Amino acid sequence: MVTIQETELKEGILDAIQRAKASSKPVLVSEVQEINHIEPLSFFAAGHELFLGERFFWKDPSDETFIVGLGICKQIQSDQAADRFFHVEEEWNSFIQDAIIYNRFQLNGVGPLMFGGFSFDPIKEKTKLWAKYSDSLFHIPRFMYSVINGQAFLTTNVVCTQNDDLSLVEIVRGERESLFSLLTADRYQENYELVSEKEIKPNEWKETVSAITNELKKGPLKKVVLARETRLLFNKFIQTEQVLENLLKLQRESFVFAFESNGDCFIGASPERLVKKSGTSFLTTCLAGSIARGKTEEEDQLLGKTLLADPKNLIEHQYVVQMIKEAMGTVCEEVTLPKKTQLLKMRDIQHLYTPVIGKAKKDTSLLLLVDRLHPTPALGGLPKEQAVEKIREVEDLDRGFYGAPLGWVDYQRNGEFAVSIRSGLIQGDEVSIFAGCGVVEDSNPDSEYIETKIKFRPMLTALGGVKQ
Ligand SMILES: C=C(O[C@H]1C=CC=C(C(=O)O)[C@@H]1O)C(=O)O
Ligand SMILES: [Mg+2]
Repeated sequence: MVTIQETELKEGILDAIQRAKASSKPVLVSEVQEINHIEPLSFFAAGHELFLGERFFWKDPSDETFIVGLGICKQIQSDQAADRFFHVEEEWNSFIQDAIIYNRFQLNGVGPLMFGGFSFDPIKEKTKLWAKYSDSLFHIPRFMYSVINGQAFLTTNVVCTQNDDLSLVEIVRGERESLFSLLTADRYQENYELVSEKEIKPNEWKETVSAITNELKKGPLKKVVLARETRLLFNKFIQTEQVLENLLKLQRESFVFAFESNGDCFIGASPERLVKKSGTSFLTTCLAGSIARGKTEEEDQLLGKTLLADPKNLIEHQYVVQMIKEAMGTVCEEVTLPKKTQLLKMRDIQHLYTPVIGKAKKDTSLLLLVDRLHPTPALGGLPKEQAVEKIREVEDLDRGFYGAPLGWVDYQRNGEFAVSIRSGLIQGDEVSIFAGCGVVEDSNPDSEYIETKIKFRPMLTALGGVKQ
């Protein structure tokens, strides 16, 4: 049973309507309550009937933070390329500046929060694949369920305008009651099957990899990440809940996310943190260089050792470390990273891994660091600008939100962004999945092709396309 006590909502809405009348501007009321624990996926699924197409789901690798949003009380979106991170931040700051917030809990990830992300490259020509996602797109949910270190909270957000009246209170309460009454409903069944799987121009892709390796030998480019797409067709519409359940079960060490927009759903399980901000602490990750998992413990360890000593993968990784260290240096007083490269093992793949922490300077922000970092050479290349231009020119793919920052910022300006790899775009009974790899001078097109095949596996398995 979920019990929600009588709340401050009414008082807040009354106040906000008055303020909206005085300023002729909408005013946000946000109220946080501690509630009994609900399974995050059940909350997401309960929103199927009332909020389909307006939901998001987020889990971090340590299971410290689950955030599920239902409904949209405000959207921040733009297709403008110039200063896009700055503009989103400005709009967010101005929106929450006048908000009326009832929150007794000093925790990140509760209270008003925007969830969303950015496209990989807003200058690249958009195809109809990503027509449902603006280049910058964030949702402030109506209802948000957060589990922070095991403690559960419900945030209710209401935007009041000068034309609203107190009937809004009953509308919101009614919605909340309906939502909670759906929590126990049967949610879904596994009843769809993969009908066809089409890799998009694999041979042309290998040729591009080969052409790029030749170009890298001449300089000044050192690394370019090239990605490709596989398009899947199913016999029925995909149930996002089912895919999420599989990702949560199979990719425990990853960020697991889903972000619905206008009927499509961008979903995935990424092992890669772009950046987390908590107070003055910044945490980011260098993740690049890959090898398969072994079938036995022995083989797995051997593969790990091979990866840690492989010159091609170490260079691929080192470019990322070099760039991230530099970017962190511009916004942090101190930057700390381990001397030795580590291994990060996921279910289907293992990577070279270097975590980087820093103490934020004053006058900096999460989105400022996102701007400095994106794309790191794990998704773009080195040097950054030239690599992105090269990708724009040679890659036969609209990456959309793939490989880009996806995450959240709360009203205290804390938050976290993942790099949205190992992901796919669900469109009814069709899904596009994406995978890329870091091409350096010594890359071999066939090996890179196999690496992308491995990187498709997490999504393919979660979609039921690979038998476990
Ligand atoms: C671009 C992807 O992975 C990046 C992250 C880790 C390892 C990578 C690599 O070894 O090539 C890639 O840079 C992807 O999964 O689509
Ligand atoms: Mg690689």
